[in-house]
Amino acid sequence: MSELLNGKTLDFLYPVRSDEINWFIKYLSQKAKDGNGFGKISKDVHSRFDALMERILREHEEARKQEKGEVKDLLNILLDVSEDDSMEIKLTRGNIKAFVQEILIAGTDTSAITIEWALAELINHPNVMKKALEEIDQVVGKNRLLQESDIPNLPYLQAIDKESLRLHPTAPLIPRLSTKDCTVGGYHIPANTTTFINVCSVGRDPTHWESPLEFKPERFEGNQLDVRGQHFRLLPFGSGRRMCPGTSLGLLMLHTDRIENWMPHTM
Ligand code: HEM
Repeated sequence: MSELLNGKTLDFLYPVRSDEINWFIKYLSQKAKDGNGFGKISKDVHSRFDALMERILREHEEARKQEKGEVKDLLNILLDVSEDDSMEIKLTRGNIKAFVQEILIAGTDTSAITIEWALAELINHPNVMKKALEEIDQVVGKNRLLQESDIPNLPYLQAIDKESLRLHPTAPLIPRLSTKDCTVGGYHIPANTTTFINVCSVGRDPTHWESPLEFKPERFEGNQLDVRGQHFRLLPFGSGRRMCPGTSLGLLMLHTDRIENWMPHTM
């Protein structure tokens, strides 16, 4: 993950991104002209992703042969697992590609969109912005950037993130498949039924939240209300065994990739 997504690699790959986007736009408009359906388009995109992953995997395998003792990234760890014969479940090459794709899809837009929502709310609520900057100035000071180790001392910043996630969960509907007949809230749900938990509407439910449509981070002050799947009126990362495994990373990115690091100290 670090090798795929660090700043140096991103800069290095800019021409590739630019070519890919241009290719994709031309490709989509051509397919639309030809009257091709989504199935064909998604197959083509899949085979391009597969070729890219194959290239990255081969580069890793080559580097592993030369045993360069560098820090292990996600792919190296996955390759270790796939080559370990003592593992109960063997990871195939296809599994590795699917895993990387899932992490990329699940881990990037979710965090970016949450940050955008939080910033939009801050811009529209100057008092909240002011209070957040005061807290940061007090804890971090004006001579350095906010670091992850500051987060425990920034409860208001954490409250802002919780409030953004309450109002704007990036996965508003969470699916679950019933393995057997059951009853939930008085409704009979037969086995093998897909149901959706409407996280967005739970987070805005007036029976659980006072003035639910207002952006008020103060509602999280002085209580333990959390986003980690234990309080069922606030489930932006889901809950239970399929809860988001990237919750901690997601929260770290939300807290640090933020106003303090984007704005001059002029407010
Ligand atoms: C603000 C950031 C994020 C939000 C709001 C978010 C939200 C979610 C939600 C709601 C789910 C479904 C949970 C459920 O079904 O109970 C999920 C699943 C998942 N998330 Fe996140 N996520 C975020 C960041 C990340 C990051 C940074 C990663 C990894 C780098 C990640 C990886 C995943 C994966 C792999 C799944 C699928 C888990 C499974 O099906 O077992 N997420 N996420």
